[in-house]
Amino acid sequence: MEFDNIDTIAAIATAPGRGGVGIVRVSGKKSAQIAQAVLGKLPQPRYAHYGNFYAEDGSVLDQGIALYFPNPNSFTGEDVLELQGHGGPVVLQWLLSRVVELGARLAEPGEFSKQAFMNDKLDLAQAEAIADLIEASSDQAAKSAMRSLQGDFSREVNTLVEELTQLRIYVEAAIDFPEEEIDFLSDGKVAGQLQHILDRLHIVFESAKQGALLREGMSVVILGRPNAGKSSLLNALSGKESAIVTDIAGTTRDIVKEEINIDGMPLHILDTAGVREATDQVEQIGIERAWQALDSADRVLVMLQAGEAIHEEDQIILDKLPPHIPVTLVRNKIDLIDHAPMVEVEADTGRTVIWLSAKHKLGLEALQEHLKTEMGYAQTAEGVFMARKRHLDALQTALDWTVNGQQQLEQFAAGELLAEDLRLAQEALAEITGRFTSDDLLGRIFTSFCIGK
Ligand SMILES: Nc1nc2c(c(=O)[nH]1)N(C=O)[C@@H](CNc1ccc(C(=O)N[C@@H](CCC(=O)O)C(=O)O)cc1)CN2
Ligand SMILES: Nc1nc2c(ncn2[C@@H]2O[C@H](COP(=O)(O)OP(=O)(O)OP(=O)(O)O)[C@@H](O)[C@H]2O)c(=O)[nH]1
Ligand SMILES: [K+]
Repeated sequence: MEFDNIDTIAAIATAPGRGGVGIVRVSGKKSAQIAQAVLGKLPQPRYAHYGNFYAEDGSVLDQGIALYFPNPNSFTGEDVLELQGHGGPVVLQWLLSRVVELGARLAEPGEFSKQAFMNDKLDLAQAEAIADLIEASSDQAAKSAMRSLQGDFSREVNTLVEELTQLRIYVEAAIDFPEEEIDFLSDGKVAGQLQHILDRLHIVFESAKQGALLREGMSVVILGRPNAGKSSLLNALSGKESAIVTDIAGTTRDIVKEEINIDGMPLHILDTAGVREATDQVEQIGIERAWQALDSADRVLVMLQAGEAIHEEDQIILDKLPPHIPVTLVRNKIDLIDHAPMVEVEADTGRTVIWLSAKHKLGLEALQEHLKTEMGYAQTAEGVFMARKRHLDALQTALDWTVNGQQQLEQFAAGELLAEDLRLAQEALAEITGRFTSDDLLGRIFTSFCIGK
């Protein structure tokens, strides 16, 4: 059944700026009458119609191609009109104002996709995959978003929901026949099926974790005392001269950010002001910010000089690191002591030490390889589907309830409690595809989309 939206929505669907062609998209009940007014006729459904786009006074706003998709066979499931005009901001604004004048209202971000979700054209994971496909910054990320958009992730989730449901029905049947319950539960079928579901959940979780990594990436902060070579490392990794490098201690005053990707995994690098007892107020604020940057980082790289003992200032930095943040030590300037690039693990602390030269770009691959490994990035983009933290949380909840259910079965042969755990696992999974969801969640998801999507 069509989800009834009384409004007709409109937006420029193409990117802001100038382009060969620009599209104004309209969705809703007034699409046909708007087409009539703008084109002077209703185009044959799903056929390209070339002609004038008319203003109210009969003057020509643009010449372009129009497409009309009557419901339910459209992207949103509603009547959709596309005006494909010349891709300039002024022309597109004219076309948008024209359809608004004819009764459409401006669409909110993500509203077309939300409408498609409401009309069951897409499930929630697929709608999110559209946004992720648009956001993708690497081949791997785009490919995995495409897989999710085509429904690979949703199919896995739906299969799991189906299997959980079947198992729950089986267990509930056992409960209804108390004299047979114990036999029912102990015949090995339930335990076997539970294990099968758990194995499958683990596989899906791992794949989703890789997908989420492709989306969110890893964030590292480079910390160290002045002149350690932090800015040089940022520049070497990004291949750009983003941060100023000088031999003057205290060059970097504020945080400099760069984003690169390592085999498809986005790496957000933050170069910070060298940490020392600063008397200069600007530098002090910069150092404060350096520490704050750690709050949202996945890892910190502490830069030390190769071939030198740990200075008092280095030790102060190491001591001040918050306990939750993983640390990698970087021994920079190996060229000065004729040392080869190397990776070692400190016997006493278990910390990895990477010996490199930022200036001469030696040992950078080893650092990248290390970061990838620490983040658990597998890089076999094969079969990975795009996922978000929200999906990982849901999968984790489903895993927890299923494990709980397994314990109920093994330790207490408690059929009723097992059935309840299976139901909760199923509900958690259903949040991924949006079969079970709140308006609040929908709002949060779709408003993060771009306008016109
Ligand atoms: N011009 C244009 N290009 C576009 C889009 C668009 O909206 N307009 N899209 C927007 O994101 C994407 C394509 N997505 C689309 C998805 C479904 C339908 C559609 O008409 N679906 C109907 C008919 C299906 C069929 O004939 O097989 C349906 O689902 O019933 C159209 C576009 C990318 N390219
Ligand atoms: N020989 C050698 N010099 C390096 C290397 N890396 C950086 N340097 C030099 O060390 C000096 C300081 O480098 P920066 O990258 O500005 O150091 P920083 O840690 O960002 O310094 P602040 O901004 O002051 O905190 C510059 O003269 C660099 O050229 C290296 O691998 N070998
Ligand atoms: K410097």
